[in-house]
Amino acid sequence: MKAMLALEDGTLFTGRAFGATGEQWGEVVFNTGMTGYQEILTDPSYCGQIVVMTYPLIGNYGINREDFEAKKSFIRGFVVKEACDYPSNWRAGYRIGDFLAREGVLGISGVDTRALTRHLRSYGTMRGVIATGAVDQAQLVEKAKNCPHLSGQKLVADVAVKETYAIEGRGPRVMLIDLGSKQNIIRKLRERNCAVIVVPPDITPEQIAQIGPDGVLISNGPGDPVDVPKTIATTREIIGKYPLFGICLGNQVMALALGAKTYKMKFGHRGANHPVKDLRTGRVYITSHNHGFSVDEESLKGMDIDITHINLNDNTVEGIRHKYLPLFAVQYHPEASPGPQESDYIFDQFMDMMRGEVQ
Ligand SMILES: NC(=O)CC[C@H](N)C(=O)O
Repeated sequence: MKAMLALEDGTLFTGRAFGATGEQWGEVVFNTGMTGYQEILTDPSYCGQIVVMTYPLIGNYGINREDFEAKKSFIRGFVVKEACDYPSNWRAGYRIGDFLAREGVLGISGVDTRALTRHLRSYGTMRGVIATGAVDQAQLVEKAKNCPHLSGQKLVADVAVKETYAIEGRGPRVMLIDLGSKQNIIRKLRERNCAVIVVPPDITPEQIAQIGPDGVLISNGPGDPVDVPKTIATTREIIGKYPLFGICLGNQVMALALGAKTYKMKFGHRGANHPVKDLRTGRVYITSHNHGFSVDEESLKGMDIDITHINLNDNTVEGIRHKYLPLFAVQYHPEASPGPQESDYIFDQFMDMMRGEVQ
């Protein structure tokens, strides 16, 4: 079946449907990972977005039963050059097209993803609509022009837990403020024997005090960070009271709680091959990214905050740390392993911080 992607600036791409059928709108973004499509499809931070993969063959190792980042996919659409129908891997449970159909995600293959990515890179992230079957092109462009922007949508509420739940462990008790957390964050804490108390985004400082965790981790999540004012207000209240660690959206929330600013990037960072430099050690790590917003470096000036990490592609802020309070955060994903486990040390730093060994 034919499928079409229309961008808000009137650009059209045609291809074939390979997942669910129908119509869906979202913000069109590109990801440069050569692998990791299963994690991308199930990362709740992509809620509200249509993802274009730059790597030309997607689905070749299938979908397995172990690597899900969430119980379901929140992605709005998936755009590839070639979708592989015959996966080959000992862990492959099912085909990518079947997975998309089951999850109700529209997939479109046969698209010139290089041209599409170059377009988004030149003109920036845009809204778009995917439709399968016979479509009216002019109408589709109209819909892309009129669909909501990512900012202003309450996407975190769609993906975060509504009720608190706890996972036992004999180590430190970590409260995870869930804005749409990837499962791997929980796995990394459990590997370190942490007890994890997963709480909704609207948790209050009083409720946190009742639970009395050893540390608080603010998770990744979808949308514009300014769209979670309650979590920002709660974070502001607990700064200095508990060791605090933020990942991605959690990093942005932390920066906003401290009084800094965030801004929308032209086309963001999405991929598993971003070089990030730890300014304290001078070491460079290849890291996994998924963000369209960034902490404004200028707005950190004069604050008791050190920039600990930068992205070597564009020098944007990738990590912050308070000069004397137990608080740090990273913009990239230390829980993901785009190869070796080298960003694991970030979780070890959080463990040290909870033990009172602030470096
Ligand atoms: N992975 C994330 O947490 C993404 C954070 C935020 N939604 C952004 O796009 O910048």
